[in-house]
Amino acid sequence: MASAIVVRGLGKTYRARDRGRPTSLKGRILSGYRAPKREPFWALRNISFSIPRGRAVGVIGLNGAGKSTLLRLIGGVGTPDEGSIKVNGRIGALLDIGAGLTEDLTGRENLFLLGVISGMLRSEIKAKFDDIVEFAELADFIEQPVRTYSTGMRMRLAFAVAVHMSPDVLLIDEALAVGDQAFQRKCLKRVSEIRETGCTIFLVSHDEAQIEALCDDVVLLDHGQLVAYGPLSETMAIYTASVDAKVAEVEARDARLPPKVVEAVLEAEVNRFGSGEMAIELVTLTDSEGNGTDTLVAGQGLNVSFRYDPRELDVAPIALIGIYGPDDTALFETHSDRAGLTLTPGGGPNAVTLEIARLDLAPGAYRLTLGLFAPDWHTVYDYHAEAYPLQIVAANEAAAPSKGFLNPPNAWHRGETVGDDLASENA
Ligand SMILES: Nc1ncnc2c1ncn2[C@@H]1O[C@H](COP(=O)(O)OP(=O)(O)OP(=O)(O)O)[C@@H](O)[C@H]1O
Repeated sequence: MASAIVVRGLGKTYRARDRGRPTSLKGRILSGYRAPKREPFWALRNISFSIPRGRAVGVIGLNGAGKSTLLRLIGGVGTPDEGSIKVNGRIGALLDIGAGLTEDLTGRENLFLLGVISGMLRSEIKAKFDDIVEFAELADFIEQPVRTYSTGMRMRLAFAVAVHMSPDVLLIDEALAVGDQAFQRKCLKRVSEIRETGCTIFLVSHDEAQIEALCDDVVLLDHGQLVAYGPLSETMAIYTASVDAKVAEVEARDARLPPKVVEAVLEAEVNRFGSGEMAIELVTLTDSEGNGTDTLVAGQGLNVSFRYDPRELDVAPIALIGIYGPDDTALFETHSDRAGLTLTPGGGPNAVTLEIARLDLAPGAYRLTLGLFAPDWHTVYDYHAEAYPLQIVAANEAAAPSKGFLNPPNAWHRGETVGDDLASENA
């Protein structure tokens, strides 16, 4: 069967919004900020499929998956950065509904304009004029300028023109979700009728019921990639599973305890030292599941985060984090310089996190030390010595140490020694 739409290796890049933009004027001046740095990203990549003539194909995917971009490119709006698109036949497109209307022209003038832009002859538009106006339910307003129209009226006009031009390929982007219920039903009916004439339909909708009612096949996109293209039920099942997984992920995230803010009693020259040119503030702890806590089960992971106030300085400080046991025993200490991490200077975001994948400490009470230093280590900006409490409890009493600070996973076994096996193998 001849193909109505053939897409090969399609790719489209956009420039993302600038994320590293300093927020204050001072920050912008100090950072030598000129124009926004906008990194290109692929909104669509490696998309290939071909749609046989007369099929109704739904395009689904989570927000930002690239559905509208795909439809626009097929409709000739914008140019691909990679690959090719071939459409056989006349395209009727309902993309940015109402966007093609000219405010100061009347409904009648806009109707002719839309028709001509869509590839209809003036004579064809004239012949269909009354039907289009009647379908759009705009008979009483067709001589009024479009600027006086409501969103619903604009949508009805654009929709009516698109469905009366006898398209070979009809592209619809969320258009069936606009307007009142009665008009939506009318549109759906009309799309079904058009489908019966052998027109190929390509429909973007978040409404699964609509896709199920109208489509034979489904294209599933995710983050600009083609995940699946095939019969409705199979592809919808993949989509539903991915939506369920996403919902479960969000629910799990929502169910987590918020980061635990740990307080310290700080006293200058007793447990707090430094020049004060930058200050450590808001210290939070979470376990490896992302739950806020200051009590960990031995072997769990720990994330230590803190914000720092850069005050007047615009330099990237070094962060230090240590875990201390009784009698000032340093059990673990590390710093961002050692890891090659450059922190954000003034202007933010001024926060840092140390992720410790697992903490095999013996049950007991420990204290955290946090420090902020100049990039050359010559100045201590702020240092909170053994100021923040951390509790470790046993995962398994039998495996907790009888003495010492370490609590690696361990188990006792009765019987032969490991060496016995080797001895018998070597005999
Ligand atoms: N003109 C643009 N400039 C920059 N980025 C854009 C532009 N248009 C779309 N994007 C981005 O491209 C990606 C794909 O967008 P697109 O609108 O095609 O997705 P979608 O699947 O239709 O999303 P939704 O379901 O939310 O309408 C998104 O990350 C979006 O923010």
